[in-house]
Amino acid sequence: MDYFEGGERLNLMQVLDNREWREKYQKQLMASFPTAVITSVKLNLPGPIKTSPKLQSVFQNIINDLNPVFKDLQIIKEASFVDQITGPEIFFVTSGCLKLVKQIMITFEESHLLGRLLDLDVMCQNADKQLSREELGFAPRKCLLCGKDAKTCIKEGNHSLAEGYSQINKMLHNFEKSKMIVPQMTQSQVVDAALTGMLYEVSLGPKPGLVDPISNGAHKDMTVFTFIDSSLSLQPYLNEAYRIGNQFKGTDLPRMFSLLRNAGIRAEKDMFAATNGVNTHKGAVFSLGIMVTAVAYATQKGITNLLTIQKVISDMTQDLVKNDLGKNNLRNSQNQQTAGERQFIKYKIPGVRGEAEKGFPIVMNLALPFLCEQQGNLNQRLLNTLMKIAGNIDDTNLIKRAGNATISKDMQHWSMTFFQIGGSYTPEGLKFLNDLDQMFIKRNLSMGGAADNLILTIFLARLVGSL
Ligand SMILES: CC(C)(COP(=O)(O)OP(=O)(O)OC[C@H]1O[C@@H](n2cnc3c(N)ncnc32)[C@H](O)[C@@H]1O)[C@@H](O)C(=O)NCCC(=O)NCCS
Ligand SMILES: Nc1ncnc2c1ncn2[C@@H]1O[C@H](COP(=O)(O)OP(=O)(O)OP(=O)(O)O)[C@@H](O)[C@H]1O
Repeated sequence: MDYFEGGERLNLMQVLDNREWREKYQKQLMASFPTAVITSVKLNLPGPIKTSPKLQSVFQNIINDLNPVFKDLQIIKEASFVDQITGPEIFFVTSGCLKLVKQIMITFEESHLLGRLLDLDVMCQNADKQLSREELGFAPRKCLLCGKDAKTCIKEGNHSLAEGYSQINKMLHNFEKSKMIVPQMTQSQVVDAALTGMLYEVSLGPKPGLVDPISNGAHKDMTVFTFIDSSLSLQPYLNEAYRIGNQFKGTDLPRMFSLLRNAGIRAEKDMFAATNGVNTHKGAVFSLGIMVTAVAYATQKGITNLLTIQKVISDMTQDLVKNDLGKNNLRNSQNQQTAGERQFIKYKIPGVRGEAEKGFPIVMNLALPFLCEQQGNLNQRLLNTLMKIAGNIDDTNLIKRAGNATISKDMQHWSMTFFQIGGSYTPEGLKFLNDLDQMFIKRNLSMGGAADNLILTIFLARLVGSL
């Protein structure tokens, strides 16, 4: 998800006009409240885009975190919030001395996940000059990308705007994940959430190429009942995955993953036994098992958030692509290789292993926030989320069936078209999905990877209370 999406590019005149307006407004506040301290807060973003719908909501969340730091100061005037094309700004008028308030602000800036994206100015009528960070004993601001002195990096033009935007998007995703709280839950609550993911996914329709209650899609060997049998056969494994995470002590998380993997290999056998040898949830055994174990481990000590759970997942699966797919580790005979292994050799696509190593960013950064924003009934919300995922991943399942990685570009186009005609809310959008299903059946295509990502998204949405 790009937080700058929908933002308007500013020209120099607009920036200069805003600066003039701010100076004038700050002077008015100081003249009206000569003994007060004025604190102005705005986003400090590089480049021509200073606001967007998503940036405005992030700014509001930051201010919610900032408000408590004023609790020991007297609020002399209700904070004034302005929202302009040059970005959201807020002005606090409080008691206190300039130095104290400046120290409080810099401490907030240094400690908050997004402190570096804020421009916090503190001033008062009687002060003859602004106090600098260095005068207050704080180190100069560091560059967001390389940690060197920010002023030096800007002067030397060490980084491109694209690099800056990418780093800022990463920081904003991490901030929003830190706000997605996962309460401590019982084992059966977590396992039920996982089963809900599998059962909701297969019940959703119409899904292009995939199995749902109306159409078996491009799968001649499976029906919705096969998936129900498969899901129920995996309940013992999901309980074991929870126990592995809940009982694991220490920080050797690759060891915790290897315990899970052994359980997962056994679970695959249970799945194949329940489905007469048909692969229904091989991907989910891997991905959902990792998530259940990570949630159980992260919440051992109490409430946590999606950012800490994502870190556990990445720590569990570090070097997984190298260990599983590296040239010396691949299975020997060609015909023994799986789709994922063949595609890694041919296209260097890391598939689900690569996603796991990164902590499932498609689920955490894109699909879950997208699902939370969706309106309408559950089927509509989940269909839109499935198509959003499908347009943003390299699905090794789809690529295997298409026989060519260029299918990912086609899938991006189909996903964009779906949303352009109203997505799941319009008859045209639903007709588009049914037509796509027919075309997928004809071409034997299926987007199993998107479906697996949806299962994970539903699981997490249940845990954070969004579903
Ligand atoms: C890593 C796994 C999924 C094997 O992958 P493999 O190379 O066999 O298959 P492949 O990569 O083609 O896809 C596996 C599954 O991932 C899903 N998938 C494909 N692309 C993606 C993606 N971009 N994001 C998420 N899921 C995806 C597909 O639906 C598919 O079902 C796992 O089954 C495994 O590790 N198997 C070895 C035995 C084992 O350890 N099993 C227990 C795992 S806990
Ligand atoms: N509703 C669904 N319908 C079909 N596949 C799904 C569904 N939900 C998830 N999947 C994923 O897609 C995979 C099934 O796709 P596919 O049949 O292509 O896999 P495969 O068994 O590896 O391939 P093949 O059938 O050629 O052996 C499952 O392993 C699962 O991860």
